[in-house]
Amino acid sequence: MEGGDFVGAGLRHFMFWLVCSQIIQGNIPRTEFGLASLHPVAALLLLEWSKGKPFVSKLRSRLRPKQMPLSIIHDADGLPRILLTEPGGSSAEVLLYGGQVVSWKNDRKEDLLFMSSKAILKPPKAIRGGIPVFFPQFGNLGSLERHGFARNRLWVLDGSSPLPPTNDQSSVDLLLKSTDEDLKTWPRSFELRLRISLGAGKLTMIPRVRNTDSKALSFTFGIRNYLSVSDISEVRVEGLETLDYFDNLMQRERVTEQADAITFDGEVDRAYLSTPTKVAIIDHEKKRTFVLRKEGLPDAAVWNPWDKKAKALADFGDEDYKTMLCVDSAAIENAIVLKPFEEWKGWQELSTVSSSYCSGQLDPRKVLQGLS
Ligand SMILES: O=P(O)(O)OC[C@H]1O[C@H](O)[C@H](O)[C@@H](O)[C@@H]1O
Repeated sequence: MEGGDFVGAGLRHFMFWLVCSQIIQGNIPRTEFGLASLHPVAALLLLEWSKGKPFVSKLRSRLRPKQMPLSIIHDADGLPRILLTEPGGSSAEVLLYGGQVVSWKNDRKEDLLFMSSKAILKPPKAIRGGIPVFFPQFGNLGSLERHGFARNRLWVLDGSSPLPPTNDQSSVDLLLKSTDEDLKTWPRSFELRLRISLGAGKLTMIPRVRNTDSKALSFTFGIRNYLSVSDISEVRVEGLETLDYFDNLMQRERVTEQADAITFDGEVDRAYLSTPTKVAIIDHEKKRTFVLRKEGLPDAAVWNPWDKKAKALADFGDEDYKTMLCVDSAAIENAIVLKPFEEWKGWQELSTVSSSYCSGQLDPRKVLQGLS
Protein backbone atom coordinates (compact mmCIF):
# COMPACT_ATOMS: atom_id res chain seq x y z
CA MET A 1 0.00 0.00 0.00
CA GLU A 2 1.44 3.40 -1.03
CA GLY A 3 2.30 5.92 1.75
CA GLY A 4 -0.55 8.23 0.66
CA ASP A 5 -3.11 5.43 0.65
CA PHE A 6 -1.93 4.47 4.11
CA VAL A 7 -2.59 7.96 5.47
CA GLY A 8 -5.97 8.16 3.69
CA ALA A 9 -6.98 4.83 5.14
CA GLY A 10 -5.76 5.90 8.57
CA LEU A 11 -7.82 9.12 8.41
CA ARG A 12 -10.94 7.28 7.32
CA HIS A 13 -10.53 4.86 10.25
CA PHE A 14 -9.90 7.68 12.69
CA MET A 15 -13.00 9.63 11.45
CA PHE A 16 -15.09 6.47 11.43
CA TRP A 17 -14.37 5.80 15.09
CA LEU A 18 -14.80 9.43 16.00
CA VAL A 19 -18.26 9.44 14.38
CA CYS A 20 -19.11 6.18 16.10
CA SER A 21 -18.26 7.73 19.44
CA GLN A 22 -20.54 10.65 18.61
CA ILE A 23 -23.38 8.33 17.59
CA ILE A 24 -22.95 6.40 20.85
CA GLN A 25 -23.05 9.68 22.76
CA GLY A 26 -26.21 10.51 20.82
CA ASN A 27 -24.70 13.63 19.26
CA ILE A 28 -25.18 12.35 15.72
CA PRO A 29 -28.35 10.51 14.71
CA ARG A 30 -27.79 6.86 13.88
CA THR A 31 -29.13 7.49 10.42
CA GLU A 32 -25.93 9.40 9.58
CA PHE A 33 -23.72 6.40 10.25
CA GLY A 34 -23.69 5.41 6.58
CA LEU A 35 -22.56 8.81 5.34
CA ALA A 36 -19.84 9.17 7.94
CA SER A 37 -18.30 5.82 7.23
CA LEU A 38 -18.27 6.65 3.53
CA HIS A 39 -16.09 9.82 3.53
CA PRO A 40 -13.90 11.57 6.15
CA VAL A 41 -14.90 15.09 5.10
CA ALA A 42 -18.54 14.15 5.39
CA ALA A 43 -17.72 12.81 8.81
CA LEU A 44 -15.95 16.04 9.73
CA LEU A 45 -18.92 18.11 8.70
CA LEU A 46 -21.22 15.78 10.59
CA LEU A 47 -19.11 16.27 13.66
CA GLU A 48 -19.21 20.00 13.13
CA TRP A 49 -22.96 19.88 12.93
CA SER A 50 -23.30 17.62 15.98
CA LYS A 51 -21.08 19.73 18.21
CA GLY A 52 -22.56 23.06 17.20
CA LYS A 53 -19.84 23.82 14.70
CA PRO A 54 -16.95 24.03 17.16
CA PHE A 55 -14.42 24.17 14.34
CA VAL A 56 -16.24 26.82 12.35
CA SER A 57 -16.94 28.96 15.41
CA LYS A 58 -13.31 28.66 16.54
CA LEU A 59 -12.27 29.75 13.07
CA ARG A 60 -14.83 32.52 13.13
CA SER A 61 -13.74 33.76 16.55
CA ARG A 62 -10.13 33.72 15.38
CA LEU A 63 -11.11 35.67 12.28
CA ARG A 64 -13.46 37.97 14.19
CA PRO A 65 -11.69 39.41 17.20
CA LYS A 66 -13.69 39.26 20.41
CA GLN A 67 -15.81 42.31 21.02
CA MET A 68 -14.42 43.96 24.12
CA PRO A 69 -17.39 44.84 26.28
CA LEU A 70 -18.12 48.54 26.09
CA SER A 71 -17.66 50.34 29.36
CA ILE A 72 -20.94 52.04 30.11
CA ILE A 73 -21.47 54.14 33.21
CA HIS A 74 -24.58 55.96 34.33
CA ASP A 75 -23.98 59.60 35.16
CA ALA A 76 -25.52 61.56 38.03
CA ASP A 77 -28.78 61.87 36.07
CA GLY A 78 -28.74 58.15 35.37
CA LEU A 79 -28.02 58.76 31.70
CA PRO A 80 -25.96 55.97 30.08
CA ARG A 81 -22.51 57.21 29.13
CA ILE A 82 -20.10 55.18 27.01
CA LEU A 83 -16.38 55.53 27.65
CA LEU A 84 -14.11 55.06 24.65
CA THR A 85 -10.38 54.61 25.08
CA GLU A 86 -7.49 53.79 22.80
CA PRO A 87 -3.95 52.49 23.50
CA GLY A 88 -2.45 55.91 22.67
CA GLY A 89 -4.08 57.33 25.80
CA SER A 90 -6.80 59.54 24.33
CA SER A 91 -10.42 59.06 25.41
CA ALA A 92 -13.96 60.09 24.56
CA GLU A 93 -17.35 59.94 26.27
CA VAL A 94 -20.62 59.46 24.42
CA LEU A 95 -24.12 59.94 25.83
CA LEU A 96 -26.98 57.85 24.49
CA TYR A 97 -29.04 60.99 25.03
CA GLY A 98 -28.61 62.84 21.76
CA GLY A 99 -26.14 60.19 20.51
CA GLN A 100 -23.70 62.89 21.49
CA VAL A 101 -19.96 62.93 22.09
CA VAL A 102 -19.65 65.05 25.25
CA SER A 103 -15.92 64.73 25.83
CA TRP A 104 -12.81 64.07 23.75
CA LYS A 105 -9.44 64.23 25.50
CA ASN A 106 -6.00 63.82 23.97
CA ASP A 107 -3.24 61.63 25.42
CA ARG A 108 -2.29 64.54 27.71
CA LYS A 109 -5.88 64.48 29.08
CA GLU A 110 -6.56 67.94 27.61
CA ASP A 111 -10.17 68.65 26.58
CA LEU A 112 -10.39 69.14 22.83
CA LEU A 113 -14.11 69.86 22.83
CA PHE A 114 -15.97 72.76 24.39
CA MET A 115 -18.74 72.16 26.93
CA SER A 116 -20.69 75.21 28.09
CA SER A 117 -20.21 76.13 31.75
CA LYS A 118 -24.04 76.20 31.89
CA ALA A 119 -24.72 73.10 29.82
CA ILE A 120 -27.75 71.05 30.84
CA LEU A 121 -26.90 67.38 30.31
CA LYS A 122 -30.39 65.92 30.56
CA PRO A 123 -33.59 65.73 28.52
CA PRO A 124 -35.39 67.54 27.06
CA LYS A 125 -32.78 70.25 26.49
CA ALA A 126 -30.12 69.83 23.80
CA ILE A 127 -26.62 69.66 25.27
CA ARG A 128 -24.59 72.83 24.63
CA GLY A 129 -21.23 71.41 23.77
CA GLY A 130 -19.42 68.33 22.49
CA ILE A 131 -20.63 67.05 19.11
CA PRO A 132 -24.42 67.07 18.63
CA VAL A 133 -26.04 65.64 15.47
CA PHE A 134 -28.56 67.77 13.60
CA PHE A 135 -31.23 65.62 11.90
CA PRO A 136 -33.57 65.67 10.01
CA GLN A 137 -33.17 69.45 9.76
CA PHE A 138 -30.20 71.83 9.92
CA GLY A 139 -30.99 75.16 11.55
CA ASN A 140 -34.40 76.59 10.69
CA LEU A 141 -34.51 74.99 7.23
CA GLY A 142 -37.93 73.45 7.79
CA SER A 143 -40.94 73.31 10.08
CA LEU A 144 -39.31 71.35 12.90
CA GLU A 145 -37.56 72.75 15.99
CA ARG A 146 -34.17 74.27 15.15
CA HIS A 147 -31.63 71.63 14.17
CA GLY A 148 -34.27 68.84 14.20
CA PHE A 149 -34.97 66.36 17.02
CA ALA A 150 -32.16 63.78 16.93
CA ARG A 151 -30.12 65.77 19.49
CA ASN A 152 -33.01 65.60 21.99
CA ARG A 153 -33.70 61.87 21.69
CA LEU A 154 -32.47 58.84 23.56
CA TRP A 155 -30.51 56.65 21.14
CA VAL A 156 -29.72 52.95 21.67
CA LEU A 157 -26.65 50.81 21.13
CA ASP A 158 -26.78 49.38 17.64
CA GLY A 159 -26.17 45.65 17.65
CA SER A 160 -26.81 45.30 13.95
CA SER A 161 -24.41 47.80 12.46
CA PRO A 162 -23.63 46.96 8.85
CA LEU A 163 -20.09 48.19 9.41
CA PRO A 164 -17.28 45.67 10.15
CA PRO A 165 -17.14 44.98 13.90
CA THR A 166 -14.43 46.71 15.83
CA ASN A 167 -12.70 44.68 18.44
CA ASP A 168 -11.87 47.07 21.18
CA GLN A 169 -13.26 49.82 23.35
CA SER A 170 -12.44 52.55 20.92
CA SER A 171 -15.66 52.43 18.97
CA VAL A 172 -19.42 52.42 19.52
CA ASP A 173 -22.41 52.02 17.21
CA LEU A 174 -25.55 54.01 17.99
CA LEU A 175 -29.04 53.84 16.51
CA LEU A 176 -32.01 56.19 16.44
CA LYS A 177 -35.26 54.96 14.93
CA SER A 178 -38.35 57.05 14.24
CA THR A 179 -40.95 56.77 17.00
CA ASP A 180 -44.72 57.22 16.79
CA GLU A 181 -44.14 60.56 18.48
CA ASP A 182 -41.68 61.62 15.77
CA LEU A 183 -44.02 60.47 13.01
CA LYS A 184 -46.57 63.00 14.25
CA THR A 185 -44.17 65.89 13.57
CA TRP A 186 -42.09 64.36 10.80
CA PRO A 187 -44.16 61.68 9.00
CA ARG A 188 -41.28 59.63 7.64
CA SER A 189 -39.87 56.45 9.17
CA PHE A 190 -36.12 56.20 9.23
CA GLU A 191 -33.13 54.61 10.88
CA LEU A 192 -30.22 56.86 11.77
CA ARG A 193 -27.03 54.98 12.62
CA LEU A 194 -23.85 56.54 13.93
CA ARG A 195 -20.48 54.88 14.42
CA ILE A 196 -18.10 56.87 16.66
CA SER A 197 -14.49 55.68 16.63
CA LEU A 198 -11.53 56.93 18.61
CA GLY A 199 -7.98 56.62 17.28
CA ALA A 200 -4.66 58.16 18.23
CA GLY A 201 -5.17 61.90 17.68
CA LYS A 202 -8.45 61.48 15.83
CA LEU A 203 -12.18 60.98 16.27
CA THR A 204 -14.20 59.56 13.39
CA MET A 205 -17.96 59.66 12.95
CA ILE A 206 -19.90 57.73 10.30
CA PRO A 207 -23.59 58.68 10.11
CA ARG A 208 -25.96 56.63 7.95
CA VAL A 209 -29.61 57.36 7.28
CA ARG A 210 -31.84 54.62 5.91
CA ASN A 211 -35.28 55.49 4.58
CA THR A 212 -37.48 52.73 6.01
CA ASP A 213 -40.59 54.44 4.67
CA SER A 214 -42.57 53.61 1.55
CA LYS A 215 -42.30 57.22 0.41
CA ALA A 216 -39.18 59.26 -0.43
CA LEU A 217 -37.72 61.33 2.39
CA SER A 218 -35.49 64.38 2.29
CA PHE A 219 -33.46 65.90 5.08
CA THR A 220 -30.65 68.29 5.86
CA PHE A 221 -27.93 67.21 8.24
CA GLY A 222 -25.18 68.52 10.49
CA ILE A 223 -22.42 67.29 12.77
CA ARG A 224 -21.72 70.28 15.04
CA ASN A 225 -18.21 70.29 16.42
CA TYR A 226 -17.95 72.53 19.48
CA LEU A 227 -14.16 72.96 19.41
CA SER A 228 -12.30 74.15 22.48
CA VAL A 229 -9.92 77.00 21.64
CA SER A 230 -7.58 79.10 23.75
CA ASP A 231 -8.71 82.53 22.56
CA ILE A 232 -11.22 82.97 19.74
CA SER A 233 -9.61 86.24 18.64
CA GLU A 234 -6.40 84.29 17.95
CA VAL A 235 -8.03 81.53 15.88
CA ARG A 236 -7.89 81.23 12.06
CA VAL A 237 -9.96 78.95 9.85
CA GLU A 238 -8.34 77.94 6.57
CA GLY A 239 -9.96 76.19 3.62
CA LEU A 240 -13.14 78.28 3.28
CA GLU A 241 -11.64 81.28 1.55
CA THR A 242 -13.30 82.48 -1.73
CA LEU A 243 -16.37 80.29 -1.07
CA ASP A 244 -19.99 81.42 -1.06
CA TYR A 245 -21.88 81.28 2.21
CA PHE A 246 -25.33 82.02 3.60
CA ASP A 247 -25.01 84.68 6.27
CA ASN A 248 -27.62 83.95 8.94
CA LEU A 249 -26.97 87.37 10.45
CA MET A 250 -28.26 88.88 7.19
CA GLN A 251 -31.40 86.82 6.56
CA ARG A 252 -29.37 84.10 4.84
CA GLU A 253 -28.04 86.47 2.22
CA ARG A 254 -25.59 84.69 -0.12
CA VAL A 255 -22.14 86.24 0.17
CA THR A 256 -18.68 85.37 -1.20
CA GLU A 257 -15.86 85.05 1.33
CA GLN A 258 -13.09 87.59 0.58
CA ALA A 259 -10.65 86.89 3.38
CA ASP A 260 -7.77 84.47 2.84
CA ALA A 261 -8.51 83.03 6.28
CA ILE A 262 -11.45 83.52 8.59
CA THR A 263 -10.70 85.28 11.84
CA PHE A 264 -13.09 86.36 14.60
CA ASP A 265 -13.87 89.73 16.14
CA GLY A 266 -17.67 89.43 16.46
CA GLU A 267 -20.66 87.11 16.10
CA VAL A 268 -20.37 84.73 13.14
CA ASP A 269 -23.25 82.53 11.92
CA ARG A 270 -22.56 81.26 8.41
CA ALA A 271 -23.13 78.24 6.21
CA TYR A 272 -20.22 77.82 3.74
CA LEU A 273 -21.28 76.01 0.59
CA SER A 274 -19.55 73.23 -1.37
CA THR A 275 -16.40 73.38 0.69
CA PRO A 276 -13.20 71.36 0.17
CA THR A 277 -13.13 68.07 2.08
CA LYS A 278 -10.58 69.50 4.52
CA VAL A 279 -10.78 72.54 6.77
CA ALA A 280 -8.06 73.60 9.22
CA ILE A 281 -8.80 75.42 12.47
CA ILE A 282 -5.57 76.91 13.81
CA ASP A 283 -5.26 77.78 17.47
CA HIS A 284 -2.01 79.74 17.67
CA GLU A 285 -1.86 80.04 21.40
CA LYS A 286 -2.32 76.31 21.97
CA LYS A 287 -0.03 75.55 18.98
CA ARG A 288 -2.74 73.18 17.91
CA THR A 289 -4.53 72.71 14.62
CA PHE A 290 -7.79 70.85 14.27
CA VAL A 291 -8.08 69.23 10.86
CA LEU A 292 -11.67 68.49 9.85
CA ARG A 293 -12.03 65.98 7.01
CA LYS A 294 -15.44 65.10 5.68
CA GLU A 295 -17.28 63.19 2.97
CA GLY A 296 -20.93 63.16 1.93
CA LEU A 297 -21.37 66.48 3.81
CA PRO A 298 -20.59 69.17 1.22
CA ASP A 299 -21.16 72.26 3.39
CA ALA A 300 -19.59 73.63 6.56
CA ALA A 301 -21.26 75.90 9.11
CA VAL A 302 -19.23 78.24 11.30
CA TRP A 303 -20.75 79.66 14.49
CA ASN A 304 -19.65 81.80 17.41
CA PRO A 305 -22.44 83.71 19.26
CA TRP A 306 -20.02 86.31 20.68
CA ASP A 307 -20.95 88.32 23.80
CA LYS A 308 -24.55 89.54 23.32
CA LYS A 309 -25.95 86.24 22.03
CA ALA A 310 -23.95 84.36 24.67
CA LYS A 311 -25.72 86.38 27.35
CA ALA A 312 -29.06 85.68 25.70
CA LEU A 313 -28.55 81.90 25.70
CA ALA A 314 -29.59 80.39 29.06
CA ASP A 315 -27.31 77.38 28.73
CA PHE A 316 -24.25 79.38 27.65
CA GLY A 317 -21.82 81.09 30.03
CA ASP A 318 -21.40 84.82 29.37
CA GLU A 319 -17.65 84.45 28.72
CA ASP A 320 -17.81 81.01 27.11
CA TYR A 321 -17.78 82.43 23.56
CA LYS A 322 -14.09 83.32 24.04
CA THR A 323 -12.99 79.69 24.22
CA MET A 324 -15.16 77.92 21.65
CA LEU A 325 -15.82 77.77 17.94
CA CYS A 326 -18.30 75.57 16.06
CA VAL A 327 -17.18 74.28 12.68
CA ASP A 328 -19.69 71.76 11.37
CA SER A 329 -19.77 69.16 8.61
CA ALA A 330 -23.17 69.63 7.01
CA ALA A 331 -25.58 69.14 4.15
CA ILE A 332 -27.46 72.46 4.09
CA GLU A 333 -27.78 73.96 0.61
CA ASN A 334 -29.20 70.83 -1.05
CA ALA A 335 -31.37 68.47 0.99
CA ILE A 336 -30.47 64.77 0.78
CA VAL A 337 -33.31 62.84 -0.83
CA LEU A 338 -33.67 59.07 -0.31
CA LYS A 339 -36.03 56.78 -2.19
CA PRO A 340 -37.78 54.11 -0.10
CA PHE A 341 -35.19 51.81 1.54
CA GLU A 342 -32.31 53.81 0.14
CA GLU A 343 -29.43 54.71 2.47
CA TRP A 344 -27.14 57.75 2.74
CA LYS A 345 -23.71 57.64 4.39
CA GLY A 346 -21.57 60.49 5.63
CA TRP A 347 -18.09 60.54 7.13
CA GLN A 348 -16.23 62.99 9.33
CA GLU A 349 -12.81 62.82 10.93
CA LEU A 350 -11.56 65.34 13.43
CA SER A 351 -7.86 65.20 14.15
CA THR A 352 -5.40 67.40 15.91
CA VAL A 353 -1.85 68.17 14.92
CA SER A 354 0.45 70.14 17.12
CA SER A 355 1.42 73.24 15.28
CA SER A 356 3.32 76.40 15.56
CA TYR A 357 2.32 78.61 12.67
CA CYS A 358 5.22 80.96 13.34
CA SER A 359 7.81 78.16 13.36
CA GLY A 360 6.44 77.02 10.07
CA GLN A 361 6.05 73.53 11.43
CA LEU A 362 2.62 73.56 9.98
CA ASP A 363 1.49 75.57 7.04
CA PRO A 364 -2.33 75.32 6.97
CA ARG A 365 -2.25 75.48 3.17
CA LYS A 366 -0.07 72.34 3.18
CA VAL A 367 -2.58 70.67 5.55
CA LEU A 368 -5.40 71.52 3.21
CA GLN A 369 -3.42 70.28 0.22
CA GLY A 370 -2.91 67.08 2.30
CA LEU A 371 0.88 67.37 2.21
CA SER A 372 1.33 67.02 5.95
O1 LIG B 1 -29.20 77.21 20.20
P1 LIG B 1 -29.14 76.22 19.10
O2 LIG B 1 -30.46 75.70 18.70
O3 LIG B 1 -28.16 75.11 19.42
O4 LIG B 1 -28.55 76.97 17.81
C1 LIG B 1 -27.33 77.63 17.87
C2 LIG B 1 -27.07 78.32 16.54
O5 LIG B 1 -27.10 77.35 15.56
C3 LIG B 1 -26.90 77.78 14.21
O6 LIG B 1 -25.61 78.16 14.00
C4 LIG B 1 -27.87 78.84 13.83
O7 LIG B 1 -27.56 79.34 12.54
C5 LIG B 1 -27.82 79.94 14.85
O8 LIG B 1 -28.76 80.90 14.51
C6 LIG B 1 -28.10 79.37 16.24
O9 LIG B 1 -28.04 80.35 17.20
